[in-house]
Amino acid sequence: MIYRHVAVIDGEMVHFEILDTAGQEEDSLQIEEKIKWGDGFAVVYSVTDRCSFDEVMRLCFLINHLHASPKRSAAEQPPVVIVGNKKDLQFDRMVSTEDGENLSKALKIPFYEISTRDSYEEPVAVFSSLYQELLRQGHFSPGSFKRRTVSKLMEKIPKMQASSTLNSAGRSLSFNSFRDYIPE
Ligand SMILES: Nc1nc2c(ncn2[C@@H]2O[C@H](COP(=O)(O)OP(=O)(O)OP(=O)(O)O)[C@@H](O)[C@H]2O)c(=O)[nH]1
Repeated sequence: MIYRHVAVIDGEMVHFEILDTAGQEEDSLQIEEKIKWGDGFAVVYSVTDRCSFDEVMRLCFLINHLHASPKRSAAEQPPVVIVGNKKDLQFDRMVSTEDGENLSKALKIPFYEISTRDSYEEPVAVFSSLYQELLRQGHFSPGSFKRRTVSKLMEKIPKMQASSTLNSAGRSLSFNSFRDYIPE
């Protein structure tokens, strides 16, 4: 599923296309195609699910491997963040904050613990940090969009018909069809 989200970051309108992968249900070819498509990555596990945490390292290596190229230095690898979700479920926790922090240190990847149920700001901070890192690497300039046509991958992804709006703290997230928007 692809979500389109427009956010204002540092006074700039930023158009996100967020591809939500299905995690363990996907075969490796599918996930590799999707990883090649992305500019930045939030590798999300649930703090209540040890198996999802155990997948994080493999996915981070896969991202690095698929985006490695002679032209790209290590510092120019696509930005990745590790995100432990569902921190509100303290009694069901199977992955400690320390586990997340240790993995983050080992892989040198920023780490966030969030609750998408309890907080609007925490997920926003995750995507803002990915965007800031892309800006820092010089892939985008504020207010501009990378030129990209709809790839073959996109044709395989079911068109999202539904439109919905989530309101939180007076702000709104819009989820629209991806195909009505091709960034310039
Ligand atoms: N308590 C709590 N529940 C959450 C949170 N985030 C998601 N959920 C719930 O967890 C369930 C799974 O959420 P999804 O968004 O489908 O998770 P997913 O990782 O996309 O799932 P897969 O695509 O199956 O891998 C839903 O019932 C959500 O309501 C959270 O931060 N706290």
